[in-house]
Amino acid sequence: MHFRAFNRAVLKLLATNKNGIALDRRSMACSRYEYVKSYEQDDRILPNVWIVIRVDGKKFHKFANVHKFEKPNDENALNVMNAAGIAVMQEFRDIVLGYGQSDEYSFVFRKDTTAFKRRAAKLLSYVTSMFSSSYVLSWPQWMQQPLSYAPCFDGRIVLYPSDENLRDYLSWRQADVHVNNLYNTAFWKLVLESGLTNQQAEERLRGTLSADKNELLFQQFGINYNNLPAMYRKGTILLRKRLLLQDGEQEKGRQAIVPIHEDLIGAAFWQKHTEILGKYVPGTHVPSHLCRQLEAQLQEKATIS
Ligand SMILES: Nc1nc2c(ncn2[C@@H]2O[C@H](COP(=O)(O)OP(=O)(O)OP(=O)(O)O)[C@@H](O)[C@H]2O)c(=O)[nH]1
Ligand SMILES: [Mg+2]
Ligand SMILES: [Mg+2]
Repeated sequence: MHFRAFNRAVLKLLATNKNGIALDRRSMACSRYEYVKSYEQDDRILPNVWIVIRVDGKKFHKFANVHKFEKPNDENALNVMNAAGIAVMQEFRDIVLGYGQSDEYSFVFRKDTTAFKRRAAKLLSYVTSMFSSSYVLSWPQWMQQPLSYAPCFDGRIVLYPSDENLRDYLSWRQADVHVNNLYNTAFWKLVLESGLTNQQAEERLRGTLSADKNELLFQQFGINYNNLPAMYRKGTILLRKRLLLQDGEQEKGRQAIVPIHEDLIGAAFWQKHTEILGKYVPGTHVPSHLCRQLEAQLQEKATIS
């Protein structure tokens, strides 16, 4: 027998199951190799917990330098982050709140979400990759300088069983932006305006309390810290709101993802935005004058020319 024909015959023999029924090669591969699927782990997240996904830029210290971000805050770069955060919330409808500051964004999924059967790897990888690709897509809308290299973000999932835990998590992130921003504002004023070296500025600020740094900013630079832009001091909270827009004589309702820069540590925020924790109060909406302001803010720079 010719060698090739012999080979075919052997393969046919091997591809015949116990009952002598010929199997095609694909199903043979399935039966033989399928067991490897059982090595995959069931990573479904337990029910009835808040799912928080946080993404954070990889080595953004370097990324910010290479792309000449303004110090300590680059408004446009923060808006690229916000645009990416909004894109993630547009894609994943079960996210009830986003919170961004510096090079990080947190996303809170509804407690009862069934998105992707609550599979952790699916949720985490979709959110992280959607955030990264949206960051790159949004970049030219806000930044003059082209991207020098592809930024990437890590992602983690943290589960919080109670509303109090969730609020504490978000308070922790907002307290972090406050501490960092106050320090960085004072540090860069000392370096860029008083001509101190980085080391001298560090020494000047070592051991100082918040009140000392506020005082330094006021006395030496005439800055009232509380008057700095709220986005720098509080970060950005993304919420889903029903906007009431004036259309001629009529008011029209429309769902939108709205960036706000409020304090979320105090109880007032949670009383005002009751829908986040699932206690929706009818009539919670953004008044139309504020809508137009928010829309204008969003669209001002976001339109592609
Ligand atoms: N100049 C400037 N830098 C920023 C701004 N936002 C973020 N950064 C930089 O991004 C860094 C973010 O901090 P981290 O996430 O802790 O550090 P990282 O360098 O990204 O390192 P890894 O996250 O561990 O990979 C800050 O320390 C800043 O250097 C900004 O608006 N302006
Ligand atoms: Mg980082
Ligand atoms: Mg960070």
